Amino acid sequence: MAEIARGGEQRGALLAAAALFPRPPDGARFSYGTAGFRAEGVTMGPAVCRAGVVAALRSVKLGGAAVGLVITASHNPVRDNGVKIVDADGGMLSQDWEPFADALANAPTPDDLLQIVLQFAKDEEIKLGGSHSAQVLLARDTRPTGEYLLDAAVKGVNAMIGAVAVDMGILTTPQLHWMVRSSSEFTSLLLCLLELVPKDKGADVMNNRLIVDGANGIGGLKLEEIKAKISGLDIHVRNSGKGEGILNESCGADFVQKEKVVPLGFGPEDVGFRCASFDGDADRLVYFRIVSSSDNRIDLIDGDKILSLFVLFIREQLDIINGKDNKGNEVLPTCFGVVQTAYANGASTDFLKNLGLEVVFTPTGVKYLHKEALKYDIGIYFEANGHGTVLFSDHFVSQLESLTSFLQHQAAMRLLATSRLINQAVGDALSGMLLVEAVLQYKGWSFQNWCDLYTDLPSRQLKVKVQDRNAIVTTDAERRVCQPSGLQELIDGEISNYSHGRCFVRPSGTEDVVRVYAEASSEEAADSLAKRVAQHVERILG
Ligand SMILES: CC(=O)N[C@H]1[C@@H](OP(=O)(O)O)O[C@H](CO)[C@@H](O)[C@@H]1O
Ligand SMILES: [Mg+2]
Repeated sequence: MAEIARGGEQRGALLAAAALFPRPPDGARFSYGTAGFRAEGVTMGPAVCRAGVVAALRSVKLGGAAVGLVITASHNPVRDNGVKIVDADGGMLSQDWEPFADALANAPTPDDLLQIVLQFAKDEEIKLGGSHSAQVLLARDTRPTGEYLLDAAVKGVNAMIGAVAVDMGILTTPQLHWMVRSSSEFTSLLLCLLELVPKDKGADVMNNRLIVDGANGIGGLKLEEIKAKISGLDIHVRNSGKGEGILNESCGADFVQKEKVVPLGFGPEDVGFRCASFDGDADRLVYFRIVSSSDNRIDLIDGDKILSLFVLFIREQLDIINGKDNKGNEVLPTCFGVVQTAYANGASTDFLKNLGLEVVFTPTGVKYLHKEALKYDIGIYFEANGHGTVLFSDHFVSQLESLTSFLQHQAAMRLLATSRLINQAVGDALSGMLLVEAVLQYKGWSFQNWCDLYTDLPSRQLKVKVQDRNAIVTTDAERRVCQPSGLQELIDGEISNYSHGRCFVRPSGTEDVVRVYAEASSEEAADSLAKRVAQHVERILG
């Protein structure tokens, strides 16, 4: 029934769009040439609207991969305008679709248009009215008729139920081609990773729903645009940046990681689901789960646990490549390094060291972490607050490409897809999240499995206002104070009173404060250790 109803809805939408931009009875015949359709700009509405339908249908046919539509008449006079479709690979529309584009642009009545679409969909085995997704990226040049024609194109795209039109603004034509190409690369890489999920795994993943806190910033907006293309995941965006709340206020990765409470925009219906949180500019990522509707506490998965998940996945692939049980020489000796800062939870560092990994510490700030991670074949770094990424050396990538035996090849492909999906320029919440989701599916893991990797030691951070924070000089990746003299001895004295106690102080690089971090075996003990050390700092530096 639902299918038939949707079929009816689809027909209605196509008829309505064609009626909005009817063909003038004596209009010229359009022919889709190398440059698409071109004519005097003010007469182009119907052809552009119908090109929107073609582009959306093309995206449906390609499983939801983004297709482009650019409104331009290139070097022709300013009164002319035109429309050209960019195929999902970033090139020109596949030639075998040109006759369909022609027929649609020249369909005399809405009913003719509907019949042409239905027939073509049947011939191409495209199921209409089903639950498909499609995305069309739109751009125009500086011509005065551009805005009117953009509107016509959007109406055409929207006439395909499930299709999303994304206005990329005024662009050069090659810019749009490039964007379409990179966008499809992004999704095809994710698909490639998901296809490499072993068939006996992944089936028992508790649920496909992922709820994302966009911090009322740009990350939520961008995720809304691409989420339809991420098949296999049911993504819901909260604090999406469409005006429902204030940027980073009581929401976002910083709030979630520091306060460890439910962000604004989430409610009882979200209890138990896997949630992710971005910061305002979407370069930080943390995950969380709401414990119960009567409690605003959350189970947090911070940058350290995201790093640990990635480490396990990468290690597993390296073990497959190197045939762990076989005592012979390693096929691909790999220098795999993990980089953390003093803020990494001690339980994460123990977990990583117990895996036999090399864990290196740098001062706070991604510029230090990134530089260190570059020294390895695979270098991974994360700050607890969710900044981080994975780096692959060029030499290692070229070695991966040469692995051929079936099992090795699959594992090498997973690592190659990872190297291309993750943003190696800088930590990136969007691509990091996609990698997390692919790895969870690969491992067949629920949020709980991930939580259970290790238990975070309770920690407390305090800020102390002092006259000159730079009077504190640190060493050993900020884990020890060398000036003012005597302060480190006082800190050591305090730590010795706590089981699993760890504490350090450092001047913030971004605020006029000294930060105190303490860890211990209980919340109360961590609070008390932090407080006692903060008092020493206050007294000495006041
Ligand atoms: C404890 C903490 O979260 N420190 C943050 C903060 O640096 P501070 O130097 O601690 O102010 O801002 C940095 C830039 O965003 C970030 O990289 C770092 O992790
Ligand atoms: Mg940020």
